[in-house]
Amino acid sequence: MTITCIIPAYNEEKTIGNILDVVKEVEIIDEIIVVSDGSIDKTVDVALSKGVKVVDLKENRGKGGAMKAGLEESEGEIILFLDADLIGLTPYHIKNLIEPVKSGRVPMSLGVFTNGRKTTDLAQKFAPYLSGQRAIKRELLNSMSDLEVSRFGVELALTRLVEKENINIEIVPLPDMSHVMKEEKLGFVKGFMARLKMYWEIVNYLFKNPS
Ligand SMILES: O=c1ccn([C@@H]2O[C@H](COP(=O)(O)OP(=O)(O)O)[C@@H](O)[C@H]2O)c(=O)[nH]1
Ligand SMILES: O=C(O)[C@@H](COP(=O)(O)O)O[C@H]1O[C@H](CO)[C@@H](O)[C@H](O)[C@H]1O
Repeated sequence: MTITCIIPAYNEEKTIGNILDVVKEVEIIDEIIVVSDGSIDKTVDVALSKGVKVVDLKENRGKGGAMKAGLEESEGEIILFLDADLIGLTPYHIKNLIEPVKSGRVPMSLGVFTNGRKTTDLAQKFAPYLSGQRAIKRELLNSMSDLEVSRFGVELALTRLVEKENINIEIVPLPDMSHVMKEEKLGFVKGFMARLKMYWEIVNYLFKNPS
């Protein structure tokens, strides 16, 4: 089965290069797509310099919109989604995320940070279904109608799909991994505002899609 790695990225010039270096080491990945979601920094330049496919959205569509734009440009039968701000990503993590789907055991895997940083470990312990690290069979994504409008609700949209269709998923521990938190990227005040906006987008998705 062919595999595409899609990385939605909004102003991630500091971390995207390192993520791409790691993803490129994994031979079983056939195609790598970075979707710059209206970034105003050097995300696009850095991604292009790594020789991967880049979708350069001129306006911010939110995370779900960026994922959908990547899907539309992709060819893989399995889609691996990774966030662009991961810390400690290795080929080992990536292969472990892909394996349950590639082997045909389940149509979706879900990566959860363990043994990384206390704050990010704790967040994923309480809400593992918000993780941005997943491998998914393409046909499942094709059946979703609300990917592009979900913004940060996208992980809930995927979780809803799992529940609705009674899909088996496999949780994959991602040891020693973390991500750069919003407050670290943007400073405390702007980061906290971005966090509130993210929570609002998640709650908004829930309001519009009561179970
Ligand atoms: O409008 C947005 C917001 C975020 N992202 C990307 O989605 C991923 C997860 O977002 P973020 O890092 O803000 O969330 P966190 O990992 O901090 O929860 C990252 O690769 C972001 O660059 C995006 O493509 N569009
Ligand atoms: O872990 C969390 O609480 C949030 C917020 O992380 P930050 O510490 O604000 O960077 O991150 C997750 O949730 C987002 C919304 O579902 C996902 O898009 C991210 O991929 C995920 O890391």
